[in-house]
This record gives sequence, structure tokens and C-alpha cells, in this order.
Amino acid sequence: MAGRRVVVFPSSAELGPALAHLVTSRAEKAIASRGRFTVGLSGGSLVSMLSKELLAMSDLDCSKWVAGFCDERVVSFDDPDSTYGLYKNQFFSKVNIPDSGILVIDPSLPVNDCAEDYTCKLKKTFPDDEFPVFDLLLLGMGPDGHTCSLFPDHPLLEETKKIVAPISDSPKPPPQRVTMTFPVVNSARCVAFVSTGGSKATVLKEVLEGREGPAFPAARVVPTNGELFWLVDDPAAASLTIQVERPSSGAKL
Ligand SMILES: O=C(O)[C@H](O)[C@@H](O)[C@H](O)[C@H](O)COP(=O)(O)O
Repeated sequence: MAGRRVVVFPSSAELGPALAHLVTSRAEKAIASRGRFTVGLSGGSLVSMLSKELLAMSDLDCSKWVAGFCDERVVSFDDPDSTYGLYKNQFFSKVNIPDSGILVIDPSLPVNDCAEDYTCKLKKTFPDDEFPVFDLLLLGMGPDGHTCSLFPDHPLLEETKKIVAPISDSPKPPPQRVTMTFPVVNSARCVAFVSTGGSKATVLKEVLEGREGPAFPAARVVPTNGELFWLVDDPAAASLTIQVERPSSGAKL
């Protein structure tokens, strides 16, 4: 790992622009060296924060972006639970990302076939990689320490071969989902968690500082060669005792 950076902002109002800069700076770097920017998106509060902050950037150019989903709920795109549906309304429809640059699941398939189909789409996009190497994965963390659709104590945590796994017993509804596996998450060039709010304080401390018992899924995100960022706000960081970065306003990551 290139080193974990825990970066604390007073509130989401300050975190948002820093996140947008992180995304666009990694995009610029990736496009300069490989001609495209591959990014994995997550749901939750990230959707609106990311969409709003990226759209506020005057020179945003997504023509060379390839966007996939770190996990997705297997529901139709017009269902309010569809992460793709949310990004489509709030972001994709407002930027110049080509349709071919959006890697979506086929929610009409049964969950196992849906995972297979999404695996094929990722393999086609990353033909040279045993596990896709995304330039950037954006992750959230639930109050139970889950990330992607990798939930505590679930057998999927031990998956070492699949790129994408189906899950039909998600403890958080909706129950049917597909998710990237740890080998994919930990192959990324950069992983950034975004976690805000006081409800995350206890779990964030245990994820970042350790706990007795098995590590939470979010704590198992340790990119082999990539960067790892935790972008959090003061309420989420309230219980931390480790050293953190507190960037001055407008500082770039
Ligand atoms: O698939 C889901 O059920 C959600 O997308 C979920 O995994 C979310 O990403 C985290 O719970 C963090 O959400 P917040 O950032 O909104 O707290």
C-alpha cells in the first residue's frame, strides 16, 4: 500500500470540493498515462455529494471516463434503490460521458446471471488484468462497517477468485445485489472512502484503529499497490485518537 491518509474536514461542505479535486486530479493523471479514467462508484450519500461537486467544476470533461459500480442493487433502473438510476438523473445525464463509458448491470437477470454478466463487462473493459485495476474506487461505509455489498461475517468476505459476486441475502435491503470482491477493490490504484456524520464515529474508530474480534469489511480495504484515502468530517472523526490530516481550505489531495 502507498500509505493510508485519513483526512478530516470540518463538515461535508469542505469535504465535497476536496473530493471533486481528488477525482479530477486522478482522472487527469490516468488520461495522461493510459488515455482513459476508470472509476468505480458507490451509492448512499456519495451520489448527491459527488454529483453536485463535480458538476460545480467549470472544466469537467468526462469524455474519457469509464464508470462502473462498486456494488449495485438488482432492481430496475427506475426504482429509487437503483444506484445507476440515481447517478443517471443526478450526474450522467448532465455530463459528456459516453454511454459506452458506463458499465451497468442488467437488472432483468436473476442475481447470479447478473453477476456473471457484470463480470463479463468488467473483463472486456480490463482485458489485460486478472482483476480489474481501476484508477479510482469511491466507497462508502455503513454503520455496521460494510463497504460495497461486503457485509460483516458474510462468506463473500473470503472470496478470492471472482471479480463480481452475487449476494441474495444482503442484511441491508434490497437483499439482491452484485458486488465487487476484495481482490478487485484491493487492486485499485486509488481507493477513497467518504464517510460523514456522527453515526459513523464508533465504527470509524474501530476500522481505523483496530478492534477485538474480526476486522470490519471496511478495514479489509488495503490496496496492494494503491493509495488509500479516508475522507471524513469532524463528527465522524470524533472518537479517533490516531494522527489525521486537517487540510487548509482549498488544499488539494
Ligand atoms: O448499498 C447500499 O445499501 C448503500 O449504498 C450503502 O452501502 C452505503 O454506501 C453506505 O451505507 C454508506 O452510506 P452513507 O455514505 O450514506 O452513510
